[in-house]
Amino acid sequence: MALLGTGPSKGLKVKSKPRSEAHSLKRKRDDEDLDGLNQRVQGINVKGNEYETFASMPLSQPTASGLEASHYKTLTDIQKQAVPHALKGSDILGAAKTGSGKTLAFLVPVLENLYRRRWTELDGLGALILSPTRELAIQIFEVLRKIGRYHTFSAGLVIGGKSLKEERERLGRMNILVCTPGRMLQHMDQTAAFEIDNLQMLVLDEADRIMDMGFQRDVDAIVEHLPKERQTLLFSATQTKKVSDLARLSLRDPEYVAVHEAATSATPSTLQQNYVVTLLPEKLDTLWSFIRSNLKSKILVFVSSGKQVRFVYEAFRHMQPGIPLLHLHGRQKQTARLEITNKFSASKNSCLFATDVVARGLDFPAVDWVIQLDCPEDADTYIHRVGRTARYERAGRAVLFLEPSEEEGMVKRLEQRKVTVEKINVRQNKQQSIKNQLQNMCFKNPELKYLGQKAFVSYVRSIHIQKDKEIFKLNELPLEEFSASLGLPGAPKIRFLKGDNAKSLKNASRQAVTSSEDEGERDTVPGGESTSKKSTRTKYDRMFERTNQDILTDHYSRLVNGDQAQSENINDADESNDFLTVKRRLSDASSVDSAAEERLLPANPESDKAVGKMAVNVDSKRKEKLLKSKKKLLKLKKKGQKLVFDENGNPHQIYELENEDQFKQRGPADAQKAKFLEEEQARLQTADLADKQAAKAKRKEKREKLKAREAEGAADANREDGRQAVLVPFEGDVDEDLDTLDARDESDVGESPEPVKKRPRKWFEDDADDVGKPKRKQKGGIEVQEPETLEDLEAMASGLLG
Ligand SMILES: Nc1ncnc2c1ncn2[C@@H]1O[C@H](COP(=O)(O)OP(=O)(O)OP(=O)(O)O)[C@@H](O)[C@H]1O
Repeated sequence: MALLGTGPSKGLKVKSKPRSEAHSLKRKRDDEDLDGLNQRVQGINVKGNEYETFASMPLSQPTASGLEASHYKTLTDIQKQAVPHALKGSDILGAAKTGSGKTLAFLVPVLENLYRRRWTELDGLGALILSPTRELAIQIFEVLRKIGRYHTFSAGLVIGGKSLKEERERLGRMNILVCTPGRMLQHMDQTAAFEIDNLQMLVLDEADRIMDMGFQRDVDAIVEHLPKERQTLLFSATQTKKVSDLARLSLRDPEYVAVHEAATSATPSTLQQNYVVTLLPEKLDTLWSFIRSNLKSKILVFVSSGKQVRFVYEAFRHMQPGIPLLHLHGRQKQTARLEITNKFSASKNSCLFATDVVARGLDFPAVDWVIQLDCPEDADTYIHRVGRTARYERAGRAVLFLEPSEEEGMVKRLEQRKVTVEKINVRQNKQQSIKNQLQNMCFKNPELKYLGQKAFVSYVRSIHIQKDKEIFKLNELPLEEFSASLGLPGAPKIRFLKGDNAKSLKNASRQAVTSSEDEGERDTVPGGESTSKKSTRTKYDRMFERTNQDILTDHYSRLVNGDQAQSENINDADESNDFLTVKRRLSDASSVDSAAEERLLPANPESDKAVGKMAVNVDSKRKEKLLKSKKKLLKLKKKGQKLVFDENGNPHQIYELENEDQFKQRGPADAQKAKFLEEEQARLQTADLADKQAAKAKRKEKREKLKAREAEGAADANREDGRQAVLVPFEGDVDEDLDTLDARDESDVGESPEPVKKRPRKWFEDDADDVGKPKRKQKGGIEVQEPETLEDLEAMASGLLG
């Protein structure tokens, strides 16, 4: 078989025309064989269930040899029932448990039906096999390669990851294509030479998934391109007979082949299934403890989003559990995904953290455990996930982690789908808490903390968007504790939450500014393709994608170093307190303490700049908003304290120097207080008066200087050929000393020769004020420097804080 795609292309084997008599004799023999084969196929009794082995089936020599060479001898139940129907050309709705051999149930008929039609490369595309994920497409292609090795068909894999042009060049010559819907549609729309009018067979593996919402548009468009007269085969472990789906695919009286319909369980009998009830904040403890006690196993852990995959993987990797860790999600590059699936397949003991991108169809050999850290969205997803173990007569175990609020609903849903799971308990003496470790790690490693924040938000979001509210009750989840269990200093803000949950998180630390747009989506999307198209990737997403490949960009380094530098500074001061302080930054205004102020106002101008930059990058919006309010800033300032200095120049609180007896002798406390206030008031008034007089004198001096300059200027102007130099007195000029302005009283204003003063320009005025205004203004001939960047703004605000 000639191949295109990931496998090495062997080139086309073109059947040459018989030139000699020997050739024509061979051709005649082949024809007779084919006639005989056709007759045997027509004679198949589809109800008889008569074929136990492939050798006994009416199959062509190349297929039979391919199966034998791949060590497939006896048929599985689904193969026994589906293959005969398919060989006879019926449309099929095939349903059988996971790991029961559905792939061969459609690949054998594909090869056979094209063979019996004498299909050659000149006939174009004969069969199209659609898979929901790239990994599954690759796997199907591999099986096709193995059992089709003696055929002369050309087969291709079209899953993206290669240039369209490269694929396009070969596409026109393919007889069998395995593909993901998105990529296929792209070719159908854009590749002119792609001939599909001749298509004989359409296969949908994981048909229910391909027919669901995520792929609806692509699949409908693909089917539009296909000839109506064709054979269609649909397979899945959770097959549906939805009439609307059948109509969409124009199925003709399909045979419903459901071999395990009468079985008491929808999952393999060799699979042992349990669930543990674990509080959300204890999930990671339980998972960690589980992994630590199963270091010699091959474990697959499902979580609900790529962001959680990344966090759990990175966190556990740092903690070195003693078993190789791997991670897989839809946002990884194709090469990385392939490498990871290969690694996991080949490994004897390892732990793979993954999203539902590997939930369906993948045939990892000898997986011992499937752990569902996050509850699956429905019973079908559960069935596919656990189906990654206990495949083809092997034993396997599956454990579902359920939050108490999920238990009743999920167990009920599973029972309805004929899945029985037994509750087990975690051995408390083996349960380890990793909360402190995670907190330490997040504290020291801002990148991990960031991943944790993203993981938190994406988890909450995944629960929020679940349809089945009998299972997923966001209101009942202890989110604050959950965020702490991830090592986070506070629950990140969740913008999409309204009502109770929002309230419960209202007082949480506001350090992570996250929006619903940039949170992780579930990766159960078409081949991981559509997700990336639809979601908005923020600069942080891109940044962390890069860091995942161990490349720290300058920008990111600055960010991280800045953060670390701060952490270290504060760490020197007081470890326990600063853990919270460092996470809160200015954004949590009410709790900014002196340490935080210190951090915002580093003595070193270099670090000042770096910190300014970092702060601007991280939560500049919130800070900016805060800076706009002078009142709020003033609140941050500590109240003044009256201190008395002793002979050695050391400051003391007043009460420290007072002897209690002496104090009492002077009279009752209230009277003393009143007297003190009176005295202070009088002192202030005197000081105030002196200030006013000084200010008045200053202004007078200024006016006189100004007048003198004006007189001088007029003289100059007269001298310079009548050219006038007009100096307009300033309006609310920022050069004006704020204290002086405040000190001016009404009479002063009346006396002043200056025009009525406008409100002085505030540094924290709304940006909108500046829209359309030039950055530098010429006022009264004096050039006014305004803050140009947020850093300027911050530096000025820092001054105010100081
Ligand atoms: N006739 C057979 N003899 C021996 N092994 C077989 C046979 N058919 C399939 N297998 C093996 O059984 C395993 C599961 O097969 P397959 O991947 O086709 O299952 P499936 O029903 O498609 O599962 P899923 O529903 O998870 O996609 C594979 O490792 C495959 O090689």
